[in-house]
Amino acid sequence: MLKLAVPSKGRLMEQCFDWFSDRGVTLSRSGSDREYAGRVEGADNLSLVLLSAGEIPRELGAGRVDLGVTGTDLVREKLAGWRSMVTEIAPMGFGHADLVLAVPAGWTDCETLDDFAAITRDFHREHGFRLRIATKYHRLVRAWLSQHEVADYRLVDSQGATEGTVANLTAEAIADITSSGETLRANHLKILDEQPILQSQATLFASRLAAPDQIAAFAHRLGQ
Ligand SMILES: Nc1ncnc2c1ncn2[C@@H]1O[C@H](COP(=O)(O)OP(=O)(O)OP(=O)(O)O)[C@@H](O)[C@H]1O
Ligand SMILES: O=P(O)(O)OC[C@H]1O[C@H](OP(=O)(O)OP(=O)(O)O)[C@H](O)[C@@H]1O
Repeated sequence: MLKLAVPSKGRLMEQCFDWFSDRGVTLSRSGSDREYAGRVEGADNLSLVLLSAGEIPRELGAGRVDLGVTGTDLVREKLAGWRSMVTEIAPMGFGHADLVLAVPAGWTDCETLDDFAAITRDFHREHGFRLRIATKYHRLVRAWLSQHEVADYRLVDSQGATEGTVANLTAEAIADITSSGETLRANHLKILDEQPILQSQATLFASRLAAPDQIAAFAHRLGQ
C-alpha cells in the first residue's frame, strides 16, 4: 500500500485533485468539509491523507508518507539535503510562485542586489544594528544572500502577512513568495532587478524511503 499526502485545503488541494483526475485517479475528501480524511478511486494500493502543505516535506523525509504533493519551495526550505530524501516524480503545472527579495518602493537608489548590499552596510553603520529581512524561508534566503556575498543583515521570522512587516516597522525588507505581485504592490514594496531566489511550483514527490518498484509502477500508471 502506498500512502499519498496532498494539501488539505484551498486552491492547491483542488488543483491537485484535478491533476490526478485527469490521469484517471479520483481523489476526494471523505466525510465533512472539516474532516481531513481522503478517499481514492481508480488506483489499487493507494491511500490518501490530507496534510498542511508545509508539513508534507517532513513527512516525506521521515518516510511516513510514500508520495506527497507540495511546493518545491517548501521541500527545499524544510529539508536540508532534500535530494537524498525525496525524488521529483512530476512538476504539476500549478502553484507557480517566485521567492523574491523586496524592499520599500520608495528606495529609489536600490534596484539591484549590489545596491542592496551597499544599503545594508550603510544601515548597520548608521543605526548600530543590522537591516532586518522578514521571511519564513530562512534556509533559502541565507544561502542565496551568502552566494551573492551579502552578509550585513539579520533575518526576522515571519510566518504570514510578511509584506506587512515593513509598514509595521519590524523589518526593512522582506523575502516571500509572489505570483501576481498584488500583495507586494499593495504594501508599497518592489522586487530587486534580479532573478528570483527560487521559482516554485506544485510537484509530486516520492520519499526515498518508499519501495522503489511500487513508486515506479505508480509513476508509470500516471504516465510519468
Ligand atoms: N499566491 C500564491 N500563488 C501561488 N502559489 C502560492 C501562493 N502563495 C503560496 N503559494 C504556494 O503554495 C504552497 C503552500 O503555501 P503555504 O505554506 O502558504 O501554505 P498554506 O496555504 O498557508 O497552508 P498551510 O498553512 O496548511 O501549510 C507553497 O508551495 C507556496 O509556494
Ligand atoms: O503575489 P500575490 O498573488 O499577491 O501572492 C502573494 C501572497 O500569497 C501568499 O500569501 P497567502 O495568501 O498564502 O498568505 P500568507 O500571508 O499566510 O502566506 C504569499 O505569502 C504572499 O503574501
